[in-house]
Amino acid sequence: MHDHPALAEACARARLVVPLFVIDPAIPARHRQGFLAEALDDLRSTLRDLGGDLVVRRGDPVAEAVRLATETRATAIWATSDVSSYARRREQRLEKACDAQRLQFRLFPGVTVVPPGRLRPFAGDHYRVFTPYWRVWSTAPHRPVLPAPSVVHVPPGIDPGELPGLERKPYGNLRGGETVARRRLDLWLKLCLADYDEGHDELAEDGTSMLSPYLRFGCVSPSEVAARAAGRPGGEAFVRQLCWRDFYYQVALAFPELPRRDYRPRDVDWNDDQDAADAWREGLTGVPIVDAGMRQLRTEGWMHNRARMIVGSYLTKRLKIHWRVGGDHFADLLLDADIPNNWGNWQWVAGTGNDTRPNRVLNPVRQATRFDPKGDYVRRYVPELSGLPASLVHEPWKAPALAAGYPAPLVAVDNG
Ligand SMILES: Cc1cc2nc3c(=O)[nH]c(=O)nc-3n(C[C@H](O)[C@H](O)[C@H](O)COP(=O)(O)OP(=O)(O)OC[C@H]3O[C@@H](n4cnc5c(N)ncnc54)[C@H](O)[C@@H]3O)c2cc1C
Repeated sequence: MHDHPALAEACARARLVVPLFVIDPAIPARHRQGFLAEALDDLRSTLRDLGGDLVVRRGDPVAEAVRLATETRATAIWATSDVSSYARRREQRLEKACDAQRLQFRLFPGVTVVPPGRLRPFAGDHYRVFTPYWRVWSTAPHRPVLPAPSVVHVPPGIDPGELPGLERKPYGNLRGGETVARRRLDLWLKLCLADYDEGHDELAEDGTSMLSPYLRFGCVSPSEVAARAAGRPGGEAFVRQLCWRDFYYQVALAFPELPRRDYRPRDVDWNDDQDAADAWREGLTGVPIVDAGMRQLRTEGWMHNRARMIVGSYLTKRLKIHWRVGGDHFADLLLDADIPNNWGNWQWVAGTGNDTRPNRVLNPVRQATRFDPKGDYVRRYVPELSGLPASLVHEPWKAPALAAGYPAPLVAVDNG
């Protein structure tokens, strides 16, 4: 509702507006089903409070949108533009269908702070390296943040359609929806942002915003988050992370094969070891910091960024398992999984993407000692190790008698 350019403009320009969400069976919600259902439920009640409604349909979004437009005698379809190859094909099909029906079609920005493709280097269609992108991004004009509409008039007699079921197995601690998202944003800015620069890499602390699933589903606008954080203590470091998000969107727009093909081709002899891949997915590699991250993902649908880097580096650089195996697993379980950020980060970690140091390998023991110095993060997710002191919890192979039931490492990990 807040800072939604397509909706804001529609409400300002048209007497009647039909807010529509199409549940597309071609995009499996996977573990995100419940979060999406909560977000839609919240959106519908907010719209109803303003006199409107959320119309929900199931099927091909193009066919459903055009059918509803015909039914309601709409004159235009306005939507928010996205970058994945699927989204872009959908937009092209919608534009064609609108032409055929003599409906006006317009796309609006909103999924990123700066529209993907707006900033270009002198040579090339997109930025390949983050730092120059950050430099131009932070001085580029950002569009103004828009208020939520104060009233929404929907034509009478439309079947609102059924929301997806809210019944679901408990999955993680985050509830979906704009109301929860805005409360989280307010609290985060007030209580935590100032410590972000210092604490965001500490694995055992809640030192990051956990706004990623809300950004993923459009429950908060990245422009609003950036505008409200800018200029406050801790704001610059945090806004820089939002710029990473924009960065990968412009990479995905320019390189639609990001989920499938090396961005920077590298001759890696990938290992097809299914058992090792399973052990990684299950959090049973015998490397505590890796297993803690993988178990956090499985139980919470979210993982700390530092842990994502460690488990990603371990999978691709030590087990030599293809980044697609990791990305698929994340795409299945993460509440925040989206195409640009998931695949862009996986390729970064694997050295096939935008990292300027593609050969870097993170040592999991060194990372653990640095970012989980007391071992609290490991103990939280790996109960088999709860009795180990900080000096041993990251290297239980040094005291096997104290780590009963915990596997030996799949591959040797030294502390060097
Ligand atoms: C292998 C791997 C896979 C990842 N997959 C995803 C994914 O599918 N979806 C996703 O949103 N993020 C992904 N990330 C990036 C990052 O881990 C998450 O965005 C972050 O952990 C979300 O937590 P937060 O909201 O508390 O972040 P905060 O630290 O509070 O940062 C604020 C926001 O900045 C953005 N951000 C932060 N770090 C990054 C980053 N490295 N790249 C892009 N945007 C970033 C996110 O939108 C985040 O919500 C991945 C990282 C790695 C290493």
